[in-house]
Amino acid sequence: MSGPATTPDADPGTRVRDLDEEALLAAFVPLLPVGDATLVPPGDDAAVVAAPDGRFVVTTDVLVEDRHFRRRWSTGRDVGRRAAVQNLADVAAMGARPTAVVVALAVPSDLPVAWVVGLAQGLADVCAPLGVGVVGGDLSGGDAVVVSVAAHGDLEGRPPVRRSGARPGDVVAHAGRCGRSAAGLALLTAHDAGWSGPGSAAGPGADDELVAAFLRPEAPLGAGAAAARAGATAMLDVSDGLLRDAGRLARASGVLVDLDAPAVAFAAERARLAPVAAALGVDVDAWLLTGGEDHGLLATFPSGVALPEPFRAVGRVRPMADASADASAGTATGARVLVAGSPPHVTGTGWDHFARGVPAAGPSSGGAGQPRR
Ligand SMILES: Nc1ncnc2c1ncn2[C@@H]1O[C@H](COP(=O)(O)OP(=O)(O)O)[C@@H](O)[C@H]1O
Ligand SMILES: Cc1ncc(C[n+]2csc(CCOP(=O)(O)OP(=O)(O)O)c2C)c(N)n1
Ligand SMILES: [Mg+2]
Repeated sequence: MSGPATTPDADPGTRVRDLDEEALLAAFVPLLPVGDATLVPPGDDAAVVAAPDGRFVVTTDVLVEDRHFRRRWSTGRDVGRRAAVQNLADVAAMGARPTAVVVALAVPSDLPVAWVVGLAQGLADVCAPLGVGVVGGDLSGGDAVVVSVAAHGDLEGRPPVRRSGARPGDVVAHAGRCGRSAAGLALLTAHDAGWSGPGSAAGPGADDELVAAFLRPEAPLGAGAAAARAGATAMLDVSDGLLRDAGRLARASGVLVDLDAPAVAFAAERARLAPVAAALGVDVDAWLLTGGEDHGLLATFPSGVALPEPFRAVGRVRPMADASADASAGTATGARVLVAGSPPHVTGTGWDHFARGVPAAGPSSGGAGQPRR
């Protein structure tokens, strides 16, 4: 690295405003993984990435400070990991192999340079092992940290797996975590509000594991392509909660999704979360059914197909004709999704950035993290 009188490595107090743009880029761009498909890496006006299939999958998601993360909870590295996972999960959900991401960043001038360097490390933590390149981005000043990622993927000759292909009789399967991120968020929110709860209820350090699941979600990013190879008929990643996202799949496919009861579909996860939910006074099934941001994959497969690891059957696709009058009269997402054959009985329907009046998470609340506005 050349240029700055104070290098970020030498002085952890260095702020973004202490560097010029070139020096800031020089502090973190060398940490970014090149990626297997990268033909022209960062440094030019745009990168060039191979698209062996001749088509490419592209998606973007933005993370906004105090909406998706708080700096008092998350390090830069946590946010980098989360930004990568959230975007690569969308690529995986199309049945594609992720190839490259670009990252646009708005940062306040008093942000420590070390936070930005951490962000690059977090992106690298997730992307490098998958051969995914971080091939470029953009920098701007801003009043809050905003991290906008666009991710690309290769379909390797397969058709994309869309939300619309589920057919009655298909098995509904899930891969990855469920409810943990919501539990971690509820714990952080409760601790912020002065709650000093029984980490004891679930064993020492147990809370840490759940908080980590919120701060650094781990998604089954290779399972999307595996599902496609196995013949998945529809798929999406669960970012806004199982009910809400299953509802999107069901609506796109013109079917009903009938999920097994959480105690059956997510028995181990539920047993893990139940004591923590009880300590916080929340409904554990609300975490499982409406908690978002675990970025598991929800897919449908023709019955009889051997489910690829780590998918587990969690329900059945049924024809719309099976909808009871009760279900048809349900909410936007609820109408399409049953739990053990009946309309779900949990508070909240999953995350919506613009919804109002949904209960807040934490002690004595049934919701899964939706703020009251
Ligand atoms: N600002 C936007 N402009 C165009 N399309 C958008 C915009 N925001 C979201 N979409 C599209 O709407 C669909 C649903 O978005 P979203 O709920 O964010 O999906 P996901 O949960 O997979 O990130 C996606 O196909 C997305 O590309
Ligand atoms: C400070 C904070 N409050 C609340 C949440 C919970 N939360 C924020 S966005 C979201 C849903 C997923 O994000 P979204 O932007 O909808 O992602 P997408 O569905 O587009 O992938 C959840 C559960 C959080 N992550 N951080
Ligand atoms: Mg999105």
